[in-house]
Amino acid sequence: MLIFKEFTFDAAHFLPKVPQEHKCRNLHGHTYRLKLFLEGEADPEMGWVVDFGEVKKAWKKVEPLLDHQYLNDVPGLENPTVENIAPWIWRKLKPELPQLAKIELWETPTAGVIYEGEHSKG
Ligand SMILES: Nc1nc2c(c(=O)[nH]1)N=C([C@H](O)[C@H](O)COP(=O)(O)OP(=O)(O)OP(=O)(O)O)CN2
Ligand SMILES: [Zn+2]
Repeated sequence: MLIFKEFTFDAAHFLPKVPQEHKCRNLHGHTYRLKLFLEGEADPEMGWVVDFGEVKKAWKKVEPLLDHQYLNDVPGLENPTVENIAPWIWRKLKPELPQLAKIELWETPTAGVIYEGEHSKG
C-alpha cells in the first residue's frame, strides 16, 4: 500500500548553469510542493503503514534547512534544480523514514520531478 503526505516550503534560488539571458539566471522564488509517498503493509493492529504524524515529524527536521532559505547557499544545492533538490531531500529523510518510496516535488503548478531513490533512472 502506498500512502502519502504533502508539504510546502518557500525558497529563493537562481540557476547558475543556464545562459545569462535565461530567465532562471535571475534570483527568484518558488513555493515548492512536496509529496512524500511511503510504501508498506498496513499494520493489522494500528491499521496504518506509518503514522502521518511520524512523517510530519521527520519533515519538520528538514524543513528549516529549505524553508525561506536561499537554496544556492545550502551545501549540496549549489545548482538547485528540482532534479538536484529531490535526491537531496531523499537523502535527508530516508534514514528517518525507511518506508519512503517516492518523492514528488513541484516547483511551479506545472513543473516538477518524481524521484524514487537511487535506483531511479538518471
Ligand atoms: N528540468 C528543469 N528545468 C527547469 C528547472 C528545473 O529545476 N528543472 N527550473 C527552472 C526554473 O527554476 C523556473 O523557475 C521554473 O521553470 P518554468 O516551468 O519554465 O517556469 P514558469 O512558471 O515561468 O513556466 P511557464 O510555463 O513558462 O509559465 C527552469 N527549468
Ligand atoms: Zn526557479
